[in-house]
Amino acid sequence: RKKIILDCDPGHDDAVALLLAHGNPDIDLLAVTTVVGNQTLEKVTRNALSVATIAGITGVPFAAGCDRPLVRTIETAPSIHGDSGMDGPEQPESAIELDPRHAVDLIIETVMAHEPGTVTLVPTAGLTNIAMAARKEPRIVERVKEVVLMGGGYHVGNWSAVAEFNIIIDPEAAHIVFNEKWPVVMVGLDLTHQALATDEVVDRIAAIGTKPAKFVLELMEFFKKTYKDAQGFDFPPVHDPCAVAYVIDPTVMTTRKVPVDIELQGKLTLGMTVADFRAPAPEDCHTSVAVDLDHKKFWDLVTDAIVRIGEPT
Ligand SMILES: Nc1ccc([C@@H]2N[C@H](CO)[C@@H](O)[C@H]2O)cc1
Ligand SMILES: [Ca+2]
Repeated sequence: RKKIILDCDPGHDDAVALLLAHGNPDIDLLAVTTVVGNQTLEKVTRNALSVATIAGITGVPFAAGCDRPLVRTIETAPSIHGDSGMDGPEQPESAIELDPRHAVDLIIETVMAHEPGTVTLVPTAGLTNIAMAARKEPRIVERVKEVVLMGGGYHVGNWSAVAEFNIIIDPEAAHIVFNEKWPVVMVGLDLTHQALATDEVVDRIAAIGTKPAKFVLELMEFFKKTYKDAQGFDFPPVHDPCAVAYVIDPTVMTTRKVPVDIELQGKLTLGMTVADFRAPAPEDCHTSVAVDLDHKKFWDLVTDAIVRIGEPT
């Protein structure tokens, strides 16, 4: 099984990523950590515990992390995720206790407790926790198997003309993560904008008929409306589970090795993930970007995971 740590900011699509990680039998979910992003740390952490309650996730430590970016001020995304960060479904009160450790410490301790090269970090939010972990314990960089993150875009932006939300809300953190020598697979908007929750997908999820399935439907209903109003999409792109899907089955998408660096100075380009396709990637290139999604295979994984979760409550 593939061991992962999911660092997230639920978030409608983070919630689906968490369900996929929990429901898929090939994933060993070692820990879930939260970070400020779509909403404040308090809100996204409450949302993560709500998803855990609905999905029946037990025996997995959940820890809260950084409540603001390394340098800049907080920027949340209520226009997409609402005031709670996960508007739409009724939210259950969660009985699950937060792990007392800071997310950065939980990440470090988890990576150091497992064999080198066996733990994959799956950030689906701003990279503040990941950057802090690499600075506090540099040994995790060579020990982590790879970082498979939802973020960036080599030709697409959504929070500016050229920058994606998870990167631009903490570009200094992203610069750290992309420049450490661990393998980074960037599952960016070029890929995730192919992961549309179409009517056919929604019908498949509705047919499952369980409470977790209903929860996902209510998430998608809200997400569809805000994506239509805010970005003019007919169907919402469900970004974050794409990163988890890659860890489960890398053939679910194509990837390309290419040098990527983060713009920190540009007036118009701050937070841009600049991919240099001009020449063949150098041998020691440690970054790659996701290009084409196998839409059917992806949604098969997501619906299968929801079916496997069954009716926990
Ligand atoms: N407009 C918009 C802003 C932020 C997000 C969140 N950031 C990433 C996509 O940019 C995902 O992780 C998602 O949770 C999605 C849409
Ligand atoms: Ca997210």
